Amino acid sequence: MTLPSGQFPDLRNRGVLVTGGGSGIGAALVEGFLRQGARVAFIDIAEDASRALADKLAAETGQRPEFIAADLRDVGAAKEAAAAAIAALGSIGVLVNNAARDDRQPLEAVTEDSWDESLAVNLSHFFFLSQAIAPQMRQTGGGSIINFSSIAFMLNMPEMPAYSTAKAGIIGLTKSLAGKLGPDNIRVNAILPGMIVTERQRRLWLTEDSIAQMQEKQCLKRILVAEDLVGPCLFLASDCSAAMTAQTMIIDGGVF
Ligand SMILES: NC(=O)c1ccc[n+]([C@@H]2O[C@H](COP(=O)([O-])OP(=O)(O)OC[C@H]3O[C@@H](n4cnc5c(N)ncnc54)[C@H](O)[C@@H]3O)[C@@H](O)[C@H]2O)c1
Repeated sequence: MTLPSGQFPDLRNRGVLVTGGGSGIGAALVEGFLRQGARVAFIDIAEDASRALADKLAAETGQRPEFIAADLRDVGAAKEAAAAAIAALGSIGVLVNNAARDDRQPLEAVTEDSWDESLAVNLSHFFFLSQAIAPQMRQTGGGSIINFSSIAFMLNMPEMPAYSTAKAGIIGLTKSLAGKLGPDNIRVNAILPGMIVTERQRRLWLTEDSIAQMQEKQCLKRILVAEDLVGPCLFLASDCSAAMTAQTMIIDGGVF
């Protein structure tokens, strides 16, 4: 699967910050925005993979995305990374809150610490990065915040209580932020991916059987990949969706 061929001219030179841009869906988003001519920064904890991605994209596109190393579970580090991104890009018009970690954990194994850690990696930084960047968006006339949720919280998945809670919480957060920031022309929407077959998903969780079972539920009978999220994200970032806020967009091949 290749990136979408469509062009969104208003994204040219737009400052775009993607969290978790070092691999998976985030890496496809970094490339997708770069190929629109946007100025892109991304935050990730995985330094080697992220530097390799920045080198590869610089060689391929002639534009180097700005990599900012940070552990987003640390709210102080997340705020510093947001300030570094604003400094690097001049201004941010698009924030994509994407970083997450979909660990499985049986009910009996969840502890107070593991619960808090899961919400820290899957939910809290969505709020604190939005809070850190909204004032600059307000000053520069508006912006678009795109929050990655998941269809997982609607699938009764037994081994993901904290992750599912976080992903459901992102919908509430999206609606609340949209209400607060709408008067400043800052739009906030959520994307709910279905089963996106990345290298990590294959390595950790997916089997040929589980992929086939999900395809059975999908209307579209093909594997969904990271690049499938790029077009919807460009649309939500662009002025093409100028009247759209507080919405959730499901990209799952038609499971729901
Ligand atoms: N892949 C799927 O099937 C799927 C399905 C539904 C929703 N989603 C959502 O889409 C988004 C991207 O998913 P993905 O499959 O590409 O995930 P991924 O695990 O492949 O990538 C996540 C990225 O976030 C980074 N990251 C993790 N913890 C971090 C931390 N503490 N600080 C900074 N960076 C950190 C990782 O290094 C990685 O580069 C996530 O929000 C995920 O919940 C994915």
